[in-house]
Amino acid sequence: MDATDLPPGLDGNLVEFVKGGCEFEWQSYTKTRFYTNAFVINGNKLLLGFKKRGFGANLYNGFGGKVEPGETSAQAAARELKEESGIDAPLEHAGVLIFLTEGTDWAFHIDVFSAHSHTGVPTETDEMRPEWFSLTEDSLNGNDDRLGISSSSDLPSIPYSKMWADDIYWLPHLVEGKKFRGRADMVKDGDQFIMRKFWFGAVC
Ligand SMILES: Nc1ncnc2c1[nH]c(=O)n2[C@H]1C[C@H](O)[C@@H](COP(=O)(O)OP(=O)(O)OP(=O)(O)O)O1
Repeated sequence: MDATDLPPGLDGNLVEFVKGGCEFEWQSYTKTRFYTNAFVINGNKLLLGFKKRGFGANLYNGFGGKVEPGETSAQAAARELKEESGIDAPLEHAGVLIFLTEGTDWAFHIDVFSAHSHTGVPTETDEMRPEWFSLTEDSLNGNDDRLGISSSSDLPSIPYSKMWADDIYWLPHLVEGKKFRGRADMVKDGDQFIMRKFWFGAVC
């Protein structure tokens, strides 16, 4: 895809898989803050954390936070995973998300990581409560959550309706091992954020 067709902040050889909000302009920004987000997969299950406080409270998410000065994003991802869930994992880079909220002039740059094994037992912290979710096809593609039906496995279905609105567009690709890039410009709707304009694609 021609770089001029990509949302500002994304580059490379990318193939679009979904976009929306074409009637809106991309929000401009002058600064970028770097974050991480890590997802641990174990066979047919996915570890998410219920965020108990702070930005994104009451949502399920991967484990992550700010990249501290002097750290690489991979180091920050490993540190945040350990701090928030008590486990270590051989994280690999899976994707990048650019994420903006209305009324700010800075963008979140989130390096997203995944791992297929871990050591240690996921343990609740002040910030996050780790829980395992089913990776059956209907759970992963959001059918279970959309239809409100229970998971066909012993584990609950992925709770997309209690996650950031963009996650459903890229999490299935992460689980399939595809590298992805995306951008979501969010606006506040009551007490939650919804996507006003978004673009997600795969790295060729
Ligand atoms: N839209 C979207 N989808 C998926 N994940 C996220 C978003 N927006 C986000 O902010 N995130 C992720 C990125 C990070 O993993 C967290 C936000 O980090 P947070 O825990 O709020 O960061 P800090 O409060 O700075 O955390 P510490 O560094 O203090 O742990 O959500």
